[in-house]
Amino acid sequence: MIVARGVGKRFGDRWVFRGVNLVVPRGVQVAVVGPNGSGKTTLLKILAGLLKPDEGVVEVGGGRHRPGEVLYAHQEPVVLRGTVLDNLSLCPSLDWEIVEALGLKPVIREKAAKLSGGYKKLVTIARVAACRPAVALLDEPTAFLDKEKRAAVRTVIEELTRSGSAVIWTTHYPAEVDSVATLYELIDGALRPVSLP
Ligand SMILES: Nc1ncnc2c1ncn2[C@@H]1O[C@H](COP(=O)(O)OP(=O)(O)OP(=O)(O)O)[C@@H](O)[C@H]1O
Repeated sequence: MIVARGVGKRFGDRWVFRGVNLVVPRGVQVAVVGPNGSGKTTLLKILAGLLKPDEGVVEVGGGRHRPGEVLYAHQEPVVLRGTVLDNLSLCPSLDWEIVEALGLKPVIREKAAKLSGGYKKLVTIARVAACRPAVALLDEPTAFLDKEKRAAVRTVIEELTRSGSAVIWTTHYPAEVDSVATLYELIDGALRPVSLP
């Protein structure tokens, strides 16, 4: 479970958002939409513990972050040195079903730096999803990907949620979000729930 209470962030004297409240128990999926620059990445980084909020608090499992409990996948494809397998070796126990579902098995021995942008993005997601963390934060996980890979990523998000992770992900496309997710919009400095059509 991850909880944000009254979270706000400003850069200089400009608040990006204020008063963000969010409760995401394990086994629940939240999707956040919002225009460019509305603060989606900033919010995920605060939830991940990578940025400090200027007001409010984030709690994980009722306390502070424990290492590996909350994992964050960057919006930009980011790979580490070595092979795809090397990139995944930080997981205490690697879930091969997730690696396979993301289509990474055929390239597992290849140098990650030499992959296409889309495959690098899949590695970025796999580094989080294949570890099956208590809380998975995925920043625009369907960006950079073709239709088939976007569907694979959504299947993985559903599988992670079903198996008990709390999953929060961002997208620019509400149509991508299916009915099992709770949808929020981050806009004009506030996070608001949105009803799915
Ligand atoms: N390190 C920083 N210093 C100053 N301003 C920043 C910093 N990081 C983000 N911002 C500003 O905060 C606002 C929110 O940025 P953020 O990247 O969180 O938005 P976003 O909703 O993820 O955007 P996009 O959909 O384009 O990815 C923007 O106005 C951005 O310029």
